[in-house]
Amino acid sequence: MSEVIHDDDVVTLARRALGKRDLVFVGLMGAGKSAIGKIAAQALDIPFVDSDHEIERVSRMTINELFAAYGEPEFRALETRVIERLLKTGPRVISTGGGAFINDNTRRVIRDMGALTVWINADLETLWARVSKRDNRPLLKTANPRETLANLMAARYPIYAEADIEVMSRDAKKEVILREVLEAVAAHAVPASIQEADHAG
Ligand SMILES: Nc1ncnc2c1ncn2[C@@H]1O[C@H](COP(=O)(O)OP(=O)(O)OP(=O)(O)O)[C@@H](O)[C@H]1O
Ligand SMILES: O=C(O)C1=C[C@@H](O)[C@@H](O)[C@H](O)C1
Ligand SMILES: [Mg+2]
Repeated sequence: MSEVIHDDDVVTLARRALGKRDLVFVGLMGAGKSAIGKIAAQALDIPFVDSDHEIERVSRMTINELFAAYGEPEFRALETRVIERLLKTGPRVISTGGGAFINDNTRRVIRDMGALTVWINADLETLWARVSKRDNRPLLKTANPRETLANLMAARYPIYAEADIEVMSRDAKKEVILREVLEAVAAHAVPASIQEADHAG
């Protein structure tokens, strides 16, 4: 999209293109799904929710505690249910946990509900610089977490790449990444068939 478009115009175009769809951020830990999702929701003026936070709220446990008490498969099942409920009660901007879109059931739910998906991509240096500051990611509690992150990139990037939109996170202001997201959303208008069905209903 042209650089001469004014910020307000990008927001208007993105809102119009999104229609009543949810905007769902996917990507690896530390990519910036929560950070960018939150400011995208503010810009679009629709509610924001982070699925990790919602899971912690309903379970009254931290992600670390859930993994330790019930294991990853139970966490994934809960994650699917929580995301499905959020999608049924939207529209919203939803920032998902790093593994959500990788899970076949969750990915199917996100697709079937017609959400527009954004992969926040990032290289290993960027991710590592961000995630190494905190120890709230159970999958990185390994002997060599940097290598684990690299392995997750190799396994998951082909699946994140199925998202409708890809934006590269990097050492740039969040507002710069946001603008790229909004421009990409503006270019992904709701298919006419869905718009018509919406008006008919
Ligand atoms: N463009 C950016 N520039 C600088 N810092 C950023 C940028 N995007 C995100 N961050 C910072 O990087 C850290 C990780 O971002 P965030 O929590 O949004 O990642 P996430 O993708 O939601 O990760 P997780 O899957 O673990 O929830 C945060 O401290 C956030 O403020
Ligand atoms: O990448 C992952 O599989 C995860 C990412 C986090 O957002 C949390 O959902 C949890 O730590 C698992
Ligand atoms: Mg997050």
